[in-house]
This record gives sequence, C-alpha cells and structure tokens, in this order.
Amino acid sequence: MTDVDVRPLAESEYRPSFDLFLASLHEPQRTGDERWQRSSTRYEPGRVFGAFLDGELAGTALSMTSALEVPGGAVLPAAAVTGVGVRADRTRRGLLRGLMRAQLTELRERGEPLAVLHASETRIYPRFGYGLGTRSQRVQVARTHAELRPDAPIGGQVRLVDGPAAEKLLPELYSRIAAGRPGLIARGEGWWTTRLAGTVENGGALRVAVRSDDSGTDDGFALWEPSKTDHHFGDGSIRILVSDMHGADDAATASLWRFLLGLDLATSVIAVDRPLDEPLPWWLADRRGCGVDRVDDDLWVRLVDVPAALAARSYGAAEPVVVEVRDPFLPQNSGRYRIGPGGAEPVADAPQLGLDVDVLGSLYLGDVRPSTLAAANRVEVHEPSALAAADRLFAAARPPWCGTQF
Ligand SMILES: CC(=O)SCCNC(=O)CCNC(=O)[C@H](O)C(C)(C)COP(=O)(O)OP(=O)(O)OC[C@H]1O[C@@H](n2cnc3c(N)ncnc32)[C@H](O)[C@@H]1OP(=O)(O)O
Repeated sequence: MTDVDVRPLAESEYRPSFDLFLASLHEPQRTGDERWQRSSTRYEPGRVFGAFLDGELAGTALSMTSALEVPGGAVLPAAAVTGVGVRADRTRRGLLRGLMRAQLTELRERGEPLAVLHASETRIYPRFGYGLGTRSQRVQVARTHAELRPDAPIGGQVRLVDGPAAEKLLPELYSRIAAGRPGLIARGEGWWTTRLAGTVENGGALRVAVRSDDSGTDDGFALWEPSKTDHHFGDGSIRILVSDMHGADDAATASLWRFLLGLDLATSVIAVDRPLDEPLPWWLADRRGCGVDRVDDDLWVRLVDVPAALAARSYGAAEPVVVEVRDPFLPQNSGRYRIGPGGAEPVADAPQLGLDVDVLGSLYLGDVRPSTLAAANRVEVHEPSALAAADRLFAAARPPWCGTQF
C-alpha cells in the first residue's frame, strides 16, 4: 500500500483543503472569496487534517466542535465530522483510512467520546466504526389538501425576518429550544454562518420565518426556498422547499406548518429532514394529503470512547446484559460491558450478546432495537433472554432525530 502521511493542517492550508473537498464532490473547483470567507468559520485549529502523497495534499477531513443529546437528556461533547474528500486521481490508496485513524485518535485524546457525521454514501463509514444512529423523512403536502383540523394546535405568531436578523436570532433560539430528544446536536457559530449564506447568496433565495408564542417569546423557526419551475403561476409551478424547521413544542411546529401551508401561490410544500414521529398527518383534515416519499439515513454515530459514552446515557428497566464490543479500528474500546438500568461498566463476565462497534452506534440513540439487528445477524445472541432485555434497555422515550445538516 502507498505510504500516506497524515497530519493536522496549518491555517494557510485550510483553503486548499476546502477547494479539494469541493472538487471531490464534483463542485466547481474555484471557490469565490465570499464563499470561502463563510466556510472558513468551520475550520477550527487542530481539527483539520490533510493526507499527503509525495508531499502533495491529496485528501482532507475536518471536525467541528459540537455536542449530542443522548437518551436520558445528557449532552456529550461530539465531533461533527465533515469536509471529507480525496482527490479523484488518488482514491482507493488508503487516504481516507489514514485520515479516519488520525482523526479518531486525536478526538479520543481530546476527550470527545462521540463523533457524528452525515454520509455521502452509506457504505463508506461503518468500517471506521460509524453506525446509522438516526433517520429522517421527506414529507410532501399538496396545498389542495393542506387544511388543518379544527383541533390542531393553534395560536402564536409567525413573522418573516431578513438574513442579518436571522444571524442574530437563530443561534440563541435554536440552542434554547433544541432539547429533549436524543440525536439533537449543538450548532456552532461556523455552522450558522454557512447555513444562512443563502439569505444573501443566489439573490437571497433562502427565507426565514420565526414563530413566537402568545406571550411573545420566540419558540420556533423555519428556513425555506421557493422553487419556481414555470413563468406562469399555478399549475404546480411554485413549490416551497423547507430545509430546516425546529419548534420548542408541537404548538410551535404546528404554527410553522400552518404558515407554510398557507403561503399564497404555492402549490405544494416539501420538507426534508423531518422527524419520523412528526404529528403532521394527525393535524391535517385529510391525512392522505401528507405523503412521505422517502426515509433517509440521517446521523451516523461513532462511539469514540465506548465506556464513557455507554455510561453517559440512561437505560430502560430490564435485567442487566453483558455485551461484548469489538472495535478493530480503536482496539482500546474492545471489551465486555455490563449494561443495566443503573448504568454501564466494563466487566470480565461471559458475554450474552456480541456486536461490532458500528452496530453499537446504531443502537446507542435508540433508533433500532437489538432484536432487529440480531435478525440481520449483526448482533450475536449467546443467551436468548438477554436480547429481549437489551430491547428494553436501549429503547429511547422518543425516536431520535437530528435535523441538522453539516
Ligand atoms: C462526512 C463527509 O464529509 S461525507 C463526504 C465524503 N466525500 C465524498 O463522498 C467525496 C467523493 N469521494 C471521495 O473523496 C473518496 O472516494 C472517499 C473519501 C469517499 C474515500 O477515500 P479513499 O481514499 O478512496 O478511501 P480509502 O482508499 O482509504 O478506502 C478505505 C476503505 O473504504 C472503501 N471505500 C472507500 N470509498 C468507498 C465508497 N465510496 N464506497 C464503498 N467503499 C468505499 C475502500 O474500498 C477501502 O476498503 P477496504 O478497507 O476494504 O480496503
């Protein structure tokens, strides 16, 4: 195998790293200065890696400082991994493997027990210990079917805000309301800077609505873009594409849906990254008006420090279970853990269940039951009664959901 040299990049190397990443995604290779200015806020010192072949930068990966809510409500430091790319003429030579090893080793030294990412392709990251941890759905509502039931939550006010106001309001609003569900992550300053770029770029296509409750406290927001496919109005020519929507509670989210579904001239509303348990069909007078046309893999979760991550979440009521975890990529994590309602700890006892660390990443937030993964031969069952107990232990009170792209 080719000798790959991986090291943290210096600040002067961030822009070439960004250009390399964009090129790997088949985006235009020359980044405008304005776009780079905004994106540079995601480049945090010590968190950007480069992979070199013959002294030339050929691959890159970075992580942003973030945090992840886990079952029970604890919020743990989590690295939000992104910006991963290898030059198209240097792929399949181990550059990504070298980058992943350096990054995960550094994150462990940093004391961050978790890493999360969105994957461009689902087959890439399990080999590095990432498991699919949350899913989301894409929802479409035709405006002809958009009437809400009289008993759907009502109240509050929705107002439009411009880009500069959104940059002031949304970071605080999001961090105040995005809690109470496993899978939610912290959004840093750099994340917001790039996320709201669309309010000024492309002629300001991105719109922002903020919802406030009856006492005047802001408690929700939605970002959307109108997509116009025809010069004429009507005939399905204007669709509302909602890319980000969070409410403090169901009343706030229902208000935002009511607002979006009531936009004049639009013929349909399409919302991506929605939680699987959103009550929208139950709010509509005609639930067939709401279609889910796809369920997507959302957040991929990597337990970087297995004992610390296992100990930090809560577990349901059941007999404790001894689980053997295998982690060839970070072997310090390999071992047996007793997991019960009181917590999790390393033990030397005989294992009742066995699994790879990426499978643990899928179970960690409660999105899938151990018995489902046993049916897929991803969990080995040494003692059948332990499987039903593990189902109850790993279950989360609410389905996990992230709802943040990065
Ligand atoms: C979190 C994010 O940023 S997601 C964005 C990821 N970036 C992209 O998708 C951009 C386009 N793709 C690329 O830049 C590259 O193909 C990468 C980064 C996906 C892979 O980089 P490479 O240097 O080719 O990977 P590397 O050679 O280290 O491969 C490691 C292993 O993963 C496998 N692998 C790599 N890419 C893929 C893939 N797309 N699909 C399936 N397997 C893959 C390799 O076959 C290899 O397998 P092995 O362990 O059995 O030998």
